[in-house]
Amino acid sequence: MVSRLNPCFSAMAKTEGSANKCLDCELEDILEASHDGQFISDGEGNIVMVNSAWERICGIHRDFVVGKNARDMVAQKFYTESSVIAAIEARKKITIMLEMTRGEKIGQKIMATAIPIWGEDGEIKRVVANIRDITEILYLKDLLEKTKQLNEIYAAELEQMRFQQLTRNCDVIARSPETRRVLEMAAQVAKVDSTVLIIGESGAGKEVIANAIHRLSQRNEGPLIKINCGAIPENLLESELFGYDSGAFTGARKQGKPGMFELAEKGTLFLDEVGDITLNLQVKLLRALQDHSIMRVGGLKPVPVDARIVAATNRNLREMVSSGAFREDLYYRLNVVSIEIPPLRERKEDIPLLVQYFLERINKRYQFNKRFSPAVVDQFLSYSWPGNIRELENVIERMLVMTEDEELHVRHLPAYIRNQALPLEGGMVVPANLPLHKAIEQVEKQLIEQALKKYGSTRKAAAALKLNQSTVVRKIKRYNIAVCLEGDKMQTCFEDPRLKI
Ligand SMILES: Nc1ncnc2c1ncn2[C@@H]1O[C@H](COP(=O)(O)OP(=O)(O)OP(=O)(O)O)[C@@H](O)[C@H]1O
Repeated sequence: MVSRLNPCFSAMAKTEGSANKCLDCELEDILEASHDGQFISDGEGNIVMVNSAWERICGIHRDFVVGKNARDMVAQKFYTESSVIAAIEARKKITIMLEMTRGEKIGQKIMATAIPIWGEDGEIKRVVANIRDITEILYLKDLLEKTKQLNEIYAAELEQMRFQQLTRNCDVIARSPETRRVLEMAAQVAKVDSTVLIIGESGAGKEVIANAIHRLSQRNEGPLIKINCGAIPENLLESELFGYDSGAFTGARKQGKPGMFELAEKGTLFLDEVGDITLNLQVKLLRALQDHSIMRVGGLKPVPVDARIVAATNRNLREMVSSGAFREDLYYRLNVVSIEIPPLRERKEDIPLLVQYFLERINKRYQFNKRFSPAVVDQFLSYSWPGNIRELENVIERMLVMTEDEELHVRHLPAYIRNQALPLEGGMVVPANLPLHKAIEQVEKQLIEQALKKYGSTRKAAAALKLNQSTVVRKIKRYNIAVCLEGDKMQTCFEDPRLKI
């Protein structure tokens, strides 16, 4: 071990007292034993000592470096950078990454930390650098990164498979993140018995989600009973929901009749259009939800019921609560978990898959083999579907049934979809099937009309549109925008012959 010690470093020890000598020898041994490379220079960067680990990591023998200046090593392109020189220049501890660019360890990546040691005069006396081979760490980091990426791919595939399983079990098309979120929530809430309120526009798929909740729940062996509360008159709805006992009213069956709550025993009761229930019946519904028991019409004792309640509405129940049309306590009872289904126009990513789904279903039903041209799907994508998925389904069925051709084109679409206007921001619209240059002209015309209306003069309108006034005047003529003065406010008035610009 001693024979490998740096003679210069040992020489340092000889200049001090003998006690110090022992200490220095020990220090040399300690540095030599270090697994990290150690490198010591004076305040100028002249190399005083390196240990065996340094030799191993850099692939350079100590006899070659000791006595050289760290700057020379960089100048002679042994490595890309010197931490020692960086620390001397910055006058502080520096950590850098460098690469061996010469010798047997060429390409080796090294992390080096150099720490200045200060003398009493405030100058740097020594610099101690610690180096570590990080090629392996970088390799492992790279491997970890790749493993992470692979994990993400597997997780996404797993999620996809789980989702496919979910959608297959529930007959739900869910491609958009919005619908996926809805289905995820349905799957989550299906695990427990909480009351669920599904909110969404008509035809958006509330019943489909209620079905999914039932199918994915523990109660799926039990019945799923559906009742449209908006479609049944109040006096009938009560007996439909709660049943009646014998002799409850004239025309009632002798033996009485169980209501939907009882029929849904051990299953799910889906109360569609729950916002249409009258205040009087809301009280009875609330009691049934709170007590888990119902009172049949004409009945004398409560009947315990075990049904999971899923309610749905396309009305704004919160507003109805504010206006007194819906009981607040019932609202909170129903709204333990709410699932909001966005309208189809806000999740258009679902449209192509829904089109495919309905196409296959209807083709199968009628033994057709029809298909849509891609332009038809584009039109479906740009339409706003106020009737949501139900409207889409109906349009597809009508087109398939009413057309003889195997391939359906834009001309087979209903006129209101074919000639739809594309709504733009600021209340502007352009017909969807215009060539682009014509659509641009229409937008320009509408912008000029809006500016004229707003600012009341061609000068101010031109300033707002960042155009010359003469350009605005030219475009007014080109687009035949009629402008007149009403009071002192300029108006665009299309029929008015008094054209003032
Ligand atoms: N995600 C979906 N995947 C496949 N079909 C769907 C989906 N959502 C809705 N549908 C279909 O759209 C039609 C309307 O759906 P649903 O009856 O569930 O709407 P709703 O919101 O309950 O309507 P309403 O408010 O009028 O009762 C149904 O034929 C249903 O099968």
